[in-house]
Amino acid sequence: MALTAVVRIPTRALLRPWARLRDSALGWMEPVGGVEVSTQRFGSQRVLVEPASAAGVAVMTFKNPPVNSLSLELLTELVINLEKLENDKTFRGVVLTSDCPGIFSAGLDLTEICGRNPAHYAEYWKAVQEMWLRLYLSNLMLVAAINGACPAGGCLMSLTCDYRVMADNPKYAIGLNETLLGIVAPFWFKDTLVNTIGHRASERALQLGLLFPPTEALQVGMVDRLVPEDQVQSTALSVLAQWMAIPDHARQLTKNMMRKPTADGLLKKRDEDIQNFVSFISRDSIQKSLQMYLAKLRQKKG
Ligand SMILES: CCCC/C=C/CC(=O)SCCNC(=O)CCNC(=O)[C@H](O)C(C)(C)COP(=O)(O)OP(=O)(O)OC[C@H]1O[C@@H](n2cnc3c(N)ncnc32)[C@H](O)[C@@H]1OP(=O)(O)O
Repeated sequence: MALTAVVRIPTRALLRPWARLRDSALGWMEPVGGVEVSTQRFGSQRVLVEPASAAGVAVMTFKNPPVNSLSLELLTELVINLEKLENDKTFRGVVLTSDCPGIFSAGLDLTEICGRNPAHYAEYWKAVQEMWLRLYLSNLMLVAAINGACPAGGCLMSLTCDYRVMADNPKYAIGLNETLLGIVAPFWFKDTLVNTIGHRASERALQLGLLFPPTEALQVGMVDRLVPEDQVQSTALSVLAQWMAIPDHARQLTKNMMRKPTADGLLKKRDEDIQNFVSFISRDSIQKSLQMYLAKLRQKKG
């Protein structure tokens, strides 16, 4: 694979991110009418992909400052880059990490779900679903190197991975805190958590919107290992090296057997889930809650 090649994305695709997904299936690196995006790395503006020194492993780094919120653009780039890694059979494992100091991801971009119109909410939610489905069902081994705060959608993204290494820094926390924003984690967020930490712990964590500091996250099983901050990525890579010893076909079939029933829950009613999201998020009371939450975040500095 040409890791240093100039990647060209068709201009229309930059204007309409979902066109890029369609284009990706057809071979989106066509040069006609394109613009140059990156000269040094495989990847894109907000998602860098670099091969690790170990063969077959890549590091995918999210770079959407200030907080790696999951904007429509970031979600789109994530899915495209994951698809490229999956199509390139030289890669078997990927470490997911962040370029934003102290933050893995702040979760869904609140500006995408606040003050927009129903068509935008529908488009955005489809992108969130796509991110989850692609990561959750990926044939690749995915290890999250959680090097910072990891609330809500950030936590969901890490829960799609096969293993989570977190920085042992009590300033960081991880969890599905939706109820604190006055919103409800959808059933597939809930299912992903239940599959990781069990029903009782999920019931409590989801109702209270718990954000677990690293030690508690390890105890409850939300993360698999804590290491000093400067060892998060190297530990994730050594975990991948162990997983690489397992024959791919057997591991992949096993992963699919474990996860497909959960993914099918969403696949069977994607459109209904989008409708539910749009009508829920469009309610005045929900929009008010989100606006208040955003205002509080913004006031923190002032
Ligand atoms: C059926 C409905 C289901 C919908 C499901 C939703 C799931 C979600 O993911 S909702 C999003 C939940 N996310 C959060 O609650 C996290 C909120 N953010 C934080 O707690 C903190 O920002 C942080 C711990 C991640 C980082 O703290 P830090 O002190 O370093 O930075 P801040 O000063 O707070 O933020 C900087 C900047 O970024 C803006 N921002 C933060 N989070 C988000 C976000 N999720 N979306 C959009 N923007 C965000 C924040 O307002 C600041 O902006 P300004 O610089 O303009 O003030």
